[in-house]
Amino acid sequence: MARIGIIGSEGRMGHVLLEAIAAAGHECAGGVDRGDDVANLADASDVLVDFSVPGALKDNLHAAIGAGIPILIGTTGISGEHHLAIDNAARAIAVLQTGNTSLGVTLLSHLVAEAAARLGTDWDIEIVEMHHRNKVDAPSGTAILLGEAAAAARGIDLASHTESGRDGHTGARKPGAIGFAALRGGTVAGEHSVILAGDQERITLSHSAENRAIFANGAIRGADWLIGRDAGRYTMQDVLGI
Ligand SMILES: NC(=O)C1=CN([C@@H]2O[C@H](COP(=O)(O)OP(=O)(O)OC[C@H]3O[C@@H](n4cnc5c(N)ncnc54)[C@H](OP(=O)(O)O)[C@@H]3O)[C@@H](O)[C@H]2O)C=CC1
Ligand SMILES: O=C(O)C1=N[C@H](C(=O)O)C[C@H](O)C1
Repeated sequence: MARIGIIGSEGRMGHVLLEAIAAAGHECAGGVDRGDDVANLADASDVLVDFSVPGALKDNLHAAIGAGIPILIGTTGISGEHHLAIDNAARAIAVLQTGNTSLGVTLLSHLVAEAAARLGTDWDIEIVEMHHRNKVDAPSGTAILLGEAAAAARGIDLASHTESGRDGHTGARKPGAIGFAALRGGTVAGEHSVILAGDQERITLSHSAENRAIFANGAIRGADWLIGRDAGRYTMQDVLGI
């Protein structure tokens, strides 16, 4: 049984995570939200799970390092600076950062890499996602994760090949670009499609999240796996062995 501390405990994910922790036979060590002391929570926990906001990331890493415990970061909308902070923290503790903790998306990212590697660069890659009306970041962390998988498989840098937010007279699509489109509305838990568009044919690889429990269950599996790990930066692929 692990003592899991929840960062962002009053949020949509925090509530689902709390239920899933009990169902999995673990213990919730407590929760923090805006203005709470994460260092105290870290001292009472075996592992921290963060579904909150990017602005809290550095304090969360600092608290995990201070307590000498691992942390799973599920918060999305994070920047290059945040990734550097994660890399630095991973020298001291085990850190797992992912835009999507679900088993399905972890497998999907493999399928996307496989397709992108096998098909020539004349196959255009477009990533479409839809989420609930309250989501604040775009493209989603999952869309970026899938874009990274495709870019890595093609041996290119994602940032310099991204096309997003097309509007107006955009000109033709750049060869080799990876495109992103984000839709928002209703209560959608998470829909992602990676479209590989060739001449006169298309492949679409998709994942549908029917509820947030899939993220919570994956996060608990990841958090449990992190306990006792050596310092380093890990992914859900490491956890699931796929
Ligand atoms: N990786 C994955 O698989 C998934 C990732 N996510 C990501 O998780 C994050 C949270 O999503 P969701 O639960 O829907 O969002 P919510 O807005 O519902 O919850 C965020 C919570 O974080 C709290 N919070 C704000 N500031 C801080 C702070 N400084 N320290 C600690 N907590 C704080 C908020 O409190 P307050 O309201 O008081 O500001 C709120 O309770 C998002 O980035 C989302 O994209 C979501 C699902 C799956
Ligand atoms: O904010 C959400 O809800 C979700 N966020 C993650 C993302 O940005 O990809 C994961 C999931 O799609 C739900």
